[in-house]
Amino acid sequence: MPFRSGFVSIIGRPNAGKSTLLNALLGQKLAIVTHKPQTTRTRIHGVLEVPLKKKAKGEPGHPAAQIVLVDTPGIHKPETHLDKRMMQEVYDALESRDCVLFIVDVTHRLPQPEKKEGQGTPKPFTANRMAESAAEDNFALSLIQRLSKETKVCPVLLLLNKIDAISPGEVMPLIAHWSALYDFAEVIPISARKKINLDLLLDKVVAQLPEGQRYFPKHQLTDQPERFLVAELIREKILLLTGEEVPYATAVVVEKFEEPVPELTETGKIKKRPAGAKLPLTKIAAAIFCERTGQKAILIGKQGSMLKEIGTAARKDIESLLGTRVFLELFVKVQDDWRSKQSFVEDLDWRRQLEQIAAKQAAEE
Ligand SMILES: Nc1nc2c(ncn2[C@@H]2O[C@H](COP(=O)(O)OP(=O)(O)OP(=O)(O)O)[C@@H](O)[C@H]2O)c(=O)[nH]1
Repeated sequence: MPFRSGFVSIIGRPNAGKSTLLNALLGQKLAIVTHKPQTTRTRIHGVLEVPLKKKAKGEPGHPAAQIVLVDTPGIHKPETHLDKRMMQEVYDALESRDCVLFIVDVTHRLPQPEKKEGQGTPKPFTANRMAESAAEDNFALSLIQRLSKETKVCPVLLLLNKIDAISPGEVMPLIAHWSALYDFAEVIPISARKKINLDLLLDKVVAQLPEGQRYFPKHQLTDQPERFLVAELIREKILLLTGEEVPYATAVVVEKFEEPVPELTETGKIKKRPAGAKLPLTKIAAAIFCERTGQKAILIGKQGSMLKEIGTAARKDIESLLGTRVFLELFVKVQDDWRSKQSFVEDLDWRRQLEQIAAKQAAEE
């Protein structure tokens, strides 16, 4: 069977579970996930190899494929310049797709919110919250409708996510509700967190892809260099450990990323590390930008306790990402109202930073 390949965008309102789905499909943490909306700020490509599936009883099978998954920031109405930049990421992702996965959070359409482990009976969503969720879903759907009118060829798969948090009887009415709104190529109930129906989802995605060669080498998991994944891991810890407006007013830039230089043998091969020897060390320094001195004080904490907590948690994740020991230095800097400053926001884009690093290296050489 001929090989297939294509770009598949994952879109949906903030907190619908896009990053969780990307990580679950890739089997590795590529995108950061928190319970806070608007966690994802830039587009991330995750590269997934799907092996050939042979025909079997009741199984149509499919050829081997490479799916380039494009995670996007949650679709919401833009207010600040950062918001606009995030929405541009969504439009860009939509333009370069072979198929779109539109993900909705089923728990938001029911009177009961998701029950969190270790918590008592959850409070019902307020009418306001339900209306807000519905408005965001509708806004996302209107983008898709517009796009499909413009190009006429875009298969959209609707993913009803978080079915682990509702009862099976509640799924059918949701399928009926959504199917009446748009002619989706497929409607698939899934749980990204519990990995329910993800195999079925991959079968359906491969069925939509055109024949073609790989876009990325076979073992490349992402197009995003490690230093930017590191910045995201630090930002994730800030999102998890700080409250109120601090997470949203924070940006992380890795300013130093010194990878260990491998020791070479006389013949120029990389020396094997003796058993029990310490792992090599990566040295990283990162700046955490916030908008006000008050936020800086929160990020640093009493006698540096918050910054230490952020650093310790991030270092653990970074060590497992890089497979080395990590020496991590964090600095907090105030940049007044950076979210509204176009040039600052644009400089945060990792592709732009990559260009600047390459230009600096070229000048030094
Ligand atoms: N119960 C349940 N929770 C889920 C599922 N998928 C995601 N979540 C939770 O939903 C929250 C949001 O998940 P994310 O993956 O960060 O959502 P997102 O759509 O990427 O969010 P943004 O980055 O804000 O656009 C997290 O707390 C997840 O753990 C699921 O299948 N079931």
